[in-house]
Amino acid sequence: MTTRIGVTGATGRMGREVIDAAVDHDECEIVFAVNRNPDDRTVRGVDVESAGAFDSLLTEREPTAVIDFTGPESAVDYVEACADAGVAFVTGTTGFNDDQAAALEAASDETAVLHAPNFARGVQALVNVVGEAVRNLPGYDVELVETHHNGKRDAPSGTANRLLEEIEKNGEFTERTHGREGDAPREAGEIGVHALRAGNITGEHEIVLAGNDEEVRLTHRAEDRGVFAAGAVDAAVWIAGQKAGNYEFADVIDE
Ligand SMILES: NC(=O)C1=CN([C@@H]2O[C@H](COP(=O)(O)OP(=O)(O)OC[C@H]3O[C@@H](n4cnc5c(N)ncnc54)[C@H](OP(=O)(O)O)[C@@H]3O)[C@@H](O)[C@H]2O)C=CC1
Ligand SMILES: O=C(O)C1=N[C@H](C(=O)O)C[C@H](O)C1
Repeated sequence: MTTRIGVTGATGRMGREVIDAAVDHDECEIVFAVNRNPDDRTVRGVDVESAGAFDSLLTEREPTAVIDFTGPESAVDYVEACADAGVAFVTGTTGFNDDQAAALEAASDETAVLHAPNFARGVQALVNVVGEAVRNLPGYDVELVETHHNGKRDAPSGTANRLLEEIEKNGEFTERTHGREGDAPREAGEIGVHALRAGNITGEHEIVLAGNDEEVRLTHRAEDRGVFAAGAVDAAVWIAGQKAGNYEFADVIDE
């Protein structure tokens, strides 16, 4: 059964990778690709159309799933259109505020929605183990450092926020301290969060747990955006058969 895929953000860093991964996937067919300001008319032989045509493309081309890597504002517009059309929605977009996250949740009442801040399988493994590390090292200082390319809009990364949720669920922490400056001794129970932006670094996340004259460092490093695109396309193939609801990447890779 071929999964019919619509792509948004088609000429963006991730949009191009998604098209690449979908074109090379033997169970996928790209039925449309859109961008707000398509600077290129084609990506890997796929015509890039205007995002203004998105709603009509949902009915004309009948995708089974849309894959979105754009920005929070656009992702909400796209998911609401997909909910109206009953088309599944897979998004890797990060930086949602509470209202935008609520809009994603509301759309999942009408269609299948899968949001993952990181589609690398290695990051899912890191999410699965970081809580165990925190539980095993009570009282250790915890710091998180994420490093990305100099074009990234949001900070800290969506992945960092997801890892912090797991850390906070599994230890006694009081607050997140984003960077430090001036007279800033470490307070008990704080988690230091640091966002580095440099060059064209694809994405790195490191959690440091330190205490008792020792340290444990858990690190994930993505070498290529294709890692994320492959996970997103796998999620689109998986979600095509799902009923309306809110899903996560763990649902895809745990099967
Ligand atoms: N979940 C994951 O595994 C990953 C998630 N991401 C996330 O994906 C998103 C996109 O990243 P990336 O591809 O590097 O970004 P880019 O800026 O390279 O691409 C975003 C694309 O989406 C379009 N777009 C449409 N609406 C918006 C909007 N409201 N804000 C920004 N762009 C918009 C842009 O087109 P135009 O310029 O024509 O407007 C652009 O082509 C980010 O949120 C990032 O954090 C990135 C990598 C992996
Ligand atoms: O903007 C990026 O590039 C990435 N963003 C995601 C995030 O915010 O966690 C995932 C990945 O780290 C790359």
